[in-house]
Amino acid sequence: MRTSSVFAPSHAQVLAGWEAFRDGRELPPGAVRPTILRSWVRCRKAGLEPEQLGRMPPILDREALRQAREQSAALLAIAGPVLRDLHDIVRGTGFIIALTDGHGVVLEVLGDRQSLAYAASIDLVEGSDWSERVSGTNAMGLALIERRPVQVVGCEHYLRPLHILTCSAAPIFDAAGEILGVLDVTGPRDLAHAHTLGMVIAAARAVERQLRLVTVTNEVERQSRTLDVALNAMRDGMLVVDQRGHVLQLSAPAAALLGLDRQSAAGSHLSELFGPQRWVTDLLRRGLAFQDEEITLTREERTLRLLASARPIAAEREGLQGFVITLREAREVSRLVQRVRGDVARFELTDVLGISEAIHRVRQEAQRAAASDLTVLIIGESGTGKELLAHGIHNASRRRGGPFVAVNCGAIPKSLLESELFGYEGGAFTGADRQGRPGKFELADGGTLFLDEIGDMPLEMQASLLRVLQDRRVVRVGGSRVIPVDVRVIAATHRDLHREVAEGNFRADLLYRLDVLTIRVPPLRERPGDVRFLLETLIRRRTGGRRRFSDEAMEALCHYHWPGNVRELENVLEKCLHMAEGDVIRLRDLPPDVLEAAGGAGEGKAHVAPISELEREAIARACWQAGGNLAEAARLLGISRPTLYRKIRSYGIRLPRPLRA
Ligand SMILES: Nc1ncnc2c1ncn2[C@@H]1O[C@H](COP(=O)(O)OP(=O)(O)OP(=O)(O)O)[C@@H](O)[C@H]1O
Repeated sequence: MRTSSVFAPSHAQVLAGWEAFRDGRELPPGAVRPTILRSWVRCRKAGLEPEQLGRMPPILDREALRQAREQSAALLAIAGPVLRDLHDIVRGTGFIIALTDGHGVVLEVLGDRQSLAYAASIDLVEGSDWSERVSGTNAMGLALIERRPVQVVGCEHYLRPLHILTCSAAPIFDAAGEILGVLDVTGPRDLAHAHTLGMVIAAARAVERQLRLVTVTNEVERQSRTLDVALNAMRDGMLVVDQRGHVLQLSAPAAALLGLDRQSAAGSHLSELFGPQRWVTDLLRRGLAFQDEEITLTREERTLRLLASARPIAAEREGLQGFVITLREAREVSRLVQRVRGDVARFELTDVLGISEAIHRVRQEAQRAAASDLTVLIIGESGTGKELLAHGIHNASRRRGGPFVAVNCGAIPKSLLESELFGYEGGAFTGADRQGRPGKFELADGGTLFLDEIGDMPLEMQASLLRVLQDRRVVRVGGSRVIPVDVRVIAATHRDLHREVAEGNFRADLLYRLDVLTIRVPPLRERPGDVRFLLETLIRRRTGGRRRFSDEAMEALCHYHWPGNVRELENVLEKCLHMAEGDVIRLRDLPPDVLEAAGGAGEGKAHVAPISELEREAIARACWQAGGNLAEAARLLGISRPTLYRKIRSYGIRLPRPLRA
């Protein structure tokens, strides 16, 4: 390290030089070190007076000093012990230890009582400014300018009152090369010694080393905190274990998944956390990495199904260090699969349209069913809205956040239905996935399984289904593992299951299991008022109110018997929209079969409804059309408001919104 040479010129020589400089005379050759001379020139330029007797440097007030110390808090904290060590070394010699900030403001002074009093006499006190600009040539100020350790002895000081001193100072740099402060040892001139500077340099370097260590430690801690936050923000849990399987780190989600306390789990062995598992042995003995291995654990009487993956951690030089294990709940994965596949319930109970008393009752029963977790059986002809209702029940139930999985038991070949419902283990049959696959029951875990066309389920499958409904556990085809499932079943059929039982096509015990909460959705022909309402509502939604049915067309559609129910009604509406040229759909735009059947109705084949039913429907429709505004509904019906009120009460009609006068 480059330092200024010490004691080169003698005291007398320097004094002669100082006086010549003060008087503006030529300096005797070699009288003053060039560094010092350059400093004197700067001091003169700054307007400092060498003979200035009572030096009065600005001293920071208490608050300003507090702020300066606060800004250098890290430096002070680290330099503190070093300053005290230095003080121990110079104790009793009359020397003072000082630390300045990067601007030359003294932050701390250490010395015994006598030397502190002496320091105070030359204003070497906390808060005083020892920059060259203020205090003239001195070691602290010069070290800041020269950016290196400096010793200034006696008359080398620019201000005469400081000629009695010898100062040795070394700057303290941070990792980026910025000067954080200066460490200084000042004492009586007669005691000047080159070793003092060496000691100051060593102390300054010790502070720098410590500062760097703290910076690195802080950075490592910051990174580790960031990593921890990132790991904890992930849904998957993560475990880091050493080569022998002892837990080094456990993320918060992993602890939550496994029901463990993060602190106490650290250091435990994998086999303590997971019990005896083949993958643990394979991983630790043979280093076998794996992906999405299914693990079943029992925690406080709760069965957990997890998907685990493991990867080795290998460092270039040190070789295998351990393993990272990620964990995710199998149910979470199913949920993702459902979302991607679109197996979600899209409809609400409010999507079940209709103003008839019968459909009101259906909605009410569905609402009640949604409040419970019981198995529901929905019966009704094809196209009456059984699946729509199942969606609505799921979405109105506490399971709405879970999956809604639908299986059409009538549409899947007999041979595949079992594996479709219960899944299969790897290699269970030819063509099966090597890894095996979960069935619909597992996929619906935490949600609802909709078994459509349950009446078409083969008899031999019915026994297995009954078992699952009773035990709430499945065993995959070709496997022996018992997998618990938390599934609410909604079954639907267009068949009369009691008759199927009587004919030996359906197991009576299964029917009793299913027939807990039964909802019958009536066909459209039993609720003719809904036909008009559905047509009007659907065409309005479909065309934004631009198109409508002519009175005759509507009349004909209302007389049609709708064997295909609402599904057919939707199809007919589409056909009409396609056929009609203008905004009004006329009789001639109706599909021929509808027209024919409806025409026949005019010849006495139509469903004849009692007057009271027609009146009830007219009132209900008017109320819906008026959006619950009864004055408007009364106007549409051509009756007075009190009469309307009375009829609403007597027919028990439910209004779309709270009553508005
Ligand atoms: N009350 C209703 N309000 C509005 N749309 C309905 C209503 N009922 C049924 N739909 C519609 O009719 C179509 C058939 O409904 P869904 O599939 O639910 O009937 P389903 O009884 O399950 O039929 P299937 O027995 O043939 O499976 C769907 O597009 C559905 O949205």
